[in-house]
Amino acid sequence: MTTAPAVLADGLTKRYGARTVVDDVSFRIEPGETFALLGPNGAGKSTTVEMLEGFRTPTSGAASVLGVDPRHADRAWRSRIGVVLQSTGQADALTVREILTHFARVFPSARDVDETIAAVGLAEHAKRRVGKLSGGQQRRVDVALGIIGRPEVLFLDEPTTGFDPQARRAFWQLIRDVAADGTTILLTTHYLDEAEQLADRAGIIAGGRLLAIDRTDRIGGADARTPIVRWSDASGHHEVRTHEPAAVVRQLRGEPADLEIVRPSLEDVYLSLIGDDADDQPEEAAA
Ligand SMILES: Nc1ncnc2c1ncn2[C@@H]1O[C@H](COP(=O)(O)OP(=O)(O)OP(=O)(O)O)[C@@H](O)[C@H]1O
Repeated sequence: MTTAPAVLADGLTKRYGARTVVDDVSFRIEPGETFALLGPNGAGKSTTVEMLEGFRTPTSGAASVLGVDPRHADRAWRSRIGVVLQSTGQADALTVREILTHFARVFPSARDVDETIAAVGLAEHAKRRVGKLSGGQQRRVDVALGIIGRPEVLFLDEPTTGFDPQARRAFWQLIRDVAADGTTILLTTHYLDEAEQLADRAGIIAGGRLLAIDRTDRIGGADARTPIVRWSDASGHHEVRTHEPAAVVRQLRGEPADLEIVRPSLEDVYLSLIGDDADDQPEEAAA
């Protein structure tokens, strides 16, 4: 027996005029899973996520989150969902604690406000006005607002943009803790290491189409992560893909220049999958 998915995208399509920006995208996210949606700028990630959040209406296809069509979502459903949008305008005049206290009242089983402030690393700034915080600190307020209601499904759209490396690592730990509580998470990110650290599975989207979907350590197919041995000698540069890199190295004569063994990362696999889509956006170029 299969359980009902926490999030279901079934042939989701969004057109603006003649342009299809999300094209027949289907995936399911199981309860408790962390899923990353990856893709270049303009790929259709935010549009997909916003259709699942109920903020945009699909041209065709269906969405379901916690068994509910987000277009018909009510307040009870909203209280079970956490959203960190790509950009948010907060009430700049309120302090960090005030804004979180305000939102905590809306949710039936909200987290403790001060614990949440500490979890996003803003304890020292709890009494500061949000408008006086740095961009990265304001982003942490967005994340705090996303988790304050103890959501069952958390949507994170590029949550760590503007974070310094230390803040990003602290955020990863926070998200691991949120995931360990059983929260289902849909994350979009341009940081492939972030996806690798946090996500169980990922989908790669480009030009509105889902190109690949799998576990983050398997995406791109069985051979995508096969180690590569590279070296140079008098006859030129060599590259061999092999599951036995040590055996290849042992057969080399002398001490070849530039010898390296590389296990392709998620970023390498991503770049080879999206190929020319990364900088090829004909519709925009034509506009
Ligand atoms: N309201 C709109 N009207 C027309 N086109 C739109 C509208 N909203 C988004 N688009 C277009 O849809 C495409 C997908 O945008 P989307 O924001 O979903 O991409 P993304 O993958 O989230 O990109 P990024 O990584 O830059 O945030 C873009 O080409 C964008 O210009």
